[in-house]
Amino acid sequence: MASLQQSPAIKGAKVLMVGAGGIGCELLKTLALSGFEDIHIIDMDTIEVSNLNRQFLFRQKHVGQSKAKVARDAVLRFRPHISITSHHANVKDSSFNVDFFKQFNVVLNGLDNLDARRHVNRLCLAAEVPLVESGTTGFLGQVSVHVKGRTDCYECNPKPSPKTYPVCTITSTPSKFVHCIVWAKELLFAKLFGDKNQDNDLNVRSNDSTGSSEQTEDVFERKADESVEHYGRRIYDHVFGYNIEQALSNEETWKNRNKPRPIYSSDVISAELMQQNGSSDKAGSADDPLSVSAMASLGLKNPQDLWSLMDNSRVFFEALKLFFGKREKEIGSLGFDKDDQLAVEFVTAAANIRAASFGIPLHSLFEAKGIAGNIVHAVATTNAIVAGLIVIEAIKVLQKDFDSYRMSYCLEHVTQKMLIMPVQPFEPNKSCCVCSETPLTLEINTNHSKLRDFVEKIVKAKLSMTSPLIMHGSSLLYEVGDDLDEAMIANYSANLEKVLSSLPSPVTSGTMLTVEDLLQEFTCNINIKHREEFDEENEPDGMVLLGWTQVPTKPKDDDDKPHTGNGVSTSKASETDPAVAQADAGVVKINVEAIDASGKKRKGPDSKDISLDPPSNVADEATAANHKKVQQIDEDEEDLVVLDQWDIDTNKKQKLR
Ligand SMILES: Nc1ncnc2c1ncn2[C@@H]1O[C@H](COP(=O)(O)OP(=O)(O)OP(=O)(O)O)[C@@H](O)[C@H]1O
Ligand SMILES: [Zn+2]
Repeated sequence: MASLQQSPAIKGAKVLMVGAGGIGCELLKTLALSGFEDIHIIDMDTIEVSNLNRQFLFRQKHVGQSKAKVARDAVLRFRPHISITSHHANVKDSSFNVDFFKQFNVVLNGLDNLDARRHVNRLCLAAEVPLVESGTTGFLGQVSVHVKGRTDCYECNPKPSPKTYPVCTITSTPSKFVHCIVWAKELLFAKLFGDKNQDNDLNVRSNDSTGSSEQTEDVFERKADESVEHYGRRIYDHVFGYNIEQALSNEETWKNRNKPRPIYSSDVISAELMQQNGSSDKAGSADDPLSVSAMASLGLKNPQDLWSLMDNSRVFFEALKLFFGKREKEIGSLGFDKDDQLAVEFVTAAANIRAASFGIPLHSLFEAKGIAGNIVHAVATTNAIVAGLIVIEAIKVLQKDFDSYRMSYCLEHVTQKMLIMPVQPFEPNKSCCVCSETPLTLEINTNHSKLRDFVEKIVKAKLSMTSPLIMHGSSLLYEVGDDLDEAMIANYSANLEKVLSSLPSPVTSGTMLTVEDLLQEFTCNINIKHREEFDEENEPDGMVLLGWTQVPTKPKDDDDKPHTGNGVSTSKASETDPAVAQADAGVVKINVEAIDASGKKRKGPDSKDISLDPPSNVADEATAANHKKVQQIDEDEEDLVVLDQWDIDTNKKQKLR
């Protein structure tokens, strides 16, 4: 270590660290102890109590303060002579432009989301600064090196997108608790407390009331003089009773499945008990909405307890009452948040009642929260190992030791006695639209889709552009920026609402659009190909971007099996997270058996004979890197240590250029 610390390549290096969370804290400490003397840190967050168990540079007294600044101060206490500059800011801010990036010798990411990772990747490419990328989830971790022209860029290989379930599994045939959670969170919770105009696949009509006009009424509309108790009972009976009866009437569906049982509130909870349900003064104050709790109101203490159907029903009614009583102002704009106690309680209760109906085992609030919030608990040791690997790669980059660059996976496989597996970096993907100039193709109905759909679903959601500019030849169709005058803003807003073929410069089959992000210095050409129809279930965006490095949607073989898709959509309910976790984590699924089968044993960090193909998915994002996301590994895949598909059949060796 002593000799390393003296190395001019290290002493003289100027490094940028992005993210001062779980990996970042370990990384900053390791950089400082390894002899780095000029470090910049960017992090946009402030410290939360939940960070303290693993982000060891932070203490209770720092809660609420900038992570970047506190991390800096903590390390300067034991390395006072070095220079650490903190930036409490979003790395996507325009001040962190290409010129800013150019001052660094290497950039090190300790991020937790795909969007920011892509952004940094593009700036590193534009500034020609090497990037060391990382991610962890639980015991799994990954570090990769990206050097323009020598290795792949961060976006050369597909990233897994959040898992989605077919809508029919969520709305009609759940078979796992996670299906009930997705239903409770994305359909019921969203319908009751979220934006009323959002698409929702819940059946909100009832035809068992009086006249035909009732059939068109939305059951979820609360009548002017209706008490919350009455409203709650109506909703309960509709979603757990009536809708289940409706589903049962379709005999075909249940031929090979266990039939669900309708549950009505009067069967579970008496009118008398309903009256006594909860004591609102114990529920917490409306001044602190996130602390309001139905459990407190009902005297339920242990979040690890398994509630009975009656308890779940009591929590359901009490939570509904508290939302309308203490948090009424938020209704209409609420989204599920794992840190919102009342939301977690409501979703747990609703998911459990639905699970009871379908004969699925019930879960405690603690477990339900983990599933709903995609929580895989962070392992501090994994973060420390990954931070060490980042520094090792950074040093090789600074010493221009190209042949030694390694992409490393941190694995947990006791029987194989493997902890860290290095593989050679991958070559640049010649058809990567980020680091090569290969155009993409977009299949889209140019007579139906509006420019707004293109901007939201492609430019922002897929290409992760922050400040896009869209051109057709020399005609500017859309642009974002602070320096636009009113006429331009009005013009672009009008364009957004036009279908592509009706734009001032019509976009039709054969058109080549140029999409550019000035901040990222990233330009992409997109060939437009008109297509009349799209499959609602498999192509929910109503458009398909070809050539984009995203994991393709797996064929649907079983309603019960989660499969990857192209993201959340109105026709697919996204799994609340299992997949995101992996994505956020930036970790890859590895088939350890496959390594042995090919006779390639790991010899150590210098081993050059491990030659697996690039994982088709260096996961990342969703990322929540350091602590979180539920990872679902099928029981029959116990031997796989993975985070995503890695095509082990194609065992070609990837070489550095
Ligand atoms: N666009 C961004 N700009 C700057 N910092 C970012 C950006 N996106 C993410 N980060 C930072 O990356 C860090 C990732 O750390 P980590 O995964 O440990 O997350 P966390 O928020 O600290 O923990 P958790 O989500 O588990 O509570 C966070 O501190 C976060 O603020
Ligand atoms: Zn690339």
